[in-house]
Amino acid sequence: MATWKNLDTLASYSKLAGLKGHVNIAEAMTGENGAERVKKYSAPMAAGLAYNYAAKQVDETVLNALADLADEAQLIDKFQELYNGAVINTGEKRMVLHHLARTQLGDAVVVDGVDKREFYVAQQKKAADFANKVHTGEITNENGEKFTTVVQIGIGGSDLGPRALYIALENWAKANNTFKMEAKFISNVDPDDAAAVLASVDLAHSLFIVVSKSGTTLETLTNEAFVKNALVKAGLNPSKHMLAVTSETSPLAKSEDYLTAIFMDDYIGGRYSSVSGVGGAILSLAFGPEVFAQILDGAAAEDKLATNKNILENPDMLDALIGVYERNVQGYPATTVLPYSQALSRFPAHLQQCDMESNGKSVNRFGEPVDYVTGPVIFGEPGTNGQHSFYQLLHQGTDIVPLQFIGFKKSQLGVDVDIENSTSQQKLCANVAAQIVAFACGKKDENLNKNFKGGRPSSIITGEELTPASLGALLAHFENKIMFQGFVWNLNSFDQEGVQLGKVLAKRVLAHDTDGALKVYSDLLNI
Ligand SMILES: O=P(O)(O)OC[C@H]1O[C@H](O)[C@H](O)[C@@H](O)[C@@H]1O
Repeated sequence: MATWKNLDTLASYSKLAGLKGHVNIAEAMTGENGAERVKKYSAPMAAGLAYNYAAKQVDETVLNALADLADEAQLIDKFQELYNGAVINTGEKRMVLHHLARTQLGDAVVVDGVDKREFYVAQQKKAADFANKVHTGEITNENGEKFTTVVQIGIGGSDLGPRALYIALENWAKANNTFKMEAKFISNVDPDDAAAVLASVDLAHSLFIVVSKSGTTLETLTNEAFVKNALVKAGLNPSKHMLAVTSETSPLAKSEDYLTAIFMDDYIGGRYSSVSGVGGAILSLAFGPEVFAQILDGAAAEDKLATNKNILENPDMLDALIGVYERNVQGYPATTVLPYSQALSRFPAHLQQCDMESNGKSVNRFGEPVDYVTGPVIFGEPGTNGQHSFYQLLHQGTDIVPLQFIGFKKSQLGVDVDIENSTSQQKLCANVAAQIVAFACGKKDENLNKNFKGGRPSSIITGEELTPASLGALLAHFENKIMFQGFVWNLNSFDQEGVQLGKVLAKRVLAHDTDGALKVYSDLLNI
């Protein structure tokens, strides 16, 4: 059994803390040394991806210190315990089993006589069979016509991951003839969200997936009622247009009002649930079950790499440890994710939840306060758009923000134009290469307003093309990175008590049970 200790009690952390400012990245990345680093500091990932950390503030000394930290914090032992069914989620006394939904790792985890891996696989098969029947026309609307659109109703983990993955593969599926149905998403309780989506679809040919693990989320239940109301008004029977993805114990599971119900359970956290029916139903309907299976295969292959004790051969753990060095030793407050891929436009939003809901904590897994900083602020936008927005602060602001670039050699649609001797794809890739060097090396200018100090660390994940398998690997990489960081910080990364208070107060506002500032704000907003 691994022992769980606070980061600041580890001898390897004291050693690491002594390495503040150890590498001058501007110097390290200049000239031939820089070229050597780019070749050397690269770790293969699954599905043809690679994690390149040449422009991070590391050298052999820092990497050795990180390796010692990985050993002392028993990161791999903890990962093994996690996927073998230990109660890692101490806050809610639950296991954490999202890896079992996609991988061959680990022993059988049996709960109440049910093998959890078999349960997840069976639910994936249920989603796949349902999707196939919709595609072949075995399941149709009341008039025997095929459904053409699928709309997911969910929020948080029941929205962000699936939405990011759908957007990531929409063009790929079109270019590879696997596009089956258009998908849309309703998440916000703002009535304009549901109304606008409903106005954009042909209701009679639309399927709606109500996705809520708990089956109690206010926004999702409200939007479900909103949609039902619209279906009834259009003379349609909601139960012929809706299915549910939920846990077996949730109120939704008991309803007869759905075409089918696909189940998940409490051992897969919402923000890690894209690989369950939460992502599986909509992605199988939109692109076909085979595409969803390829996402799972990519994730599984990345998970396998994450079991390697050697940090140089474990890109997920290495990325996590470098992040800890940047956060706790270098003192950087944020991390930005910058995919140079329009298809990944919602990927940073998904990672925001994954990372900040997991590691935005001030007490350790035993409920005791920690004396060191934990999860950074995460934000991001696709490049090159971000360059014309917030890169000013990244280049010349007073905070140093570590950057995580993602870039692919090929576009998904392959439609391109050559202008002034380069294609748009080449322009995109040229920009990411330029940015890495600009951030690292800077540029001296006597006019301080035009001076770039450099010294701003970045990494890049590169690949041939964004495909279902490479997307799965990317997803698993960040999930595993966040998990390893939670282990290092001795946090429980798998509950989210910090989202409760606002929900409770909102209920009081709606019940007109307010006083003080809450009452004045309620009046201000005319509730
Ligand atoms: O799937 P649900 O039970 O509806 O939960 C949806 C979301 O809401 C909660 O407030 C949590 O913050 C998220 O982690 C969760 O993903």
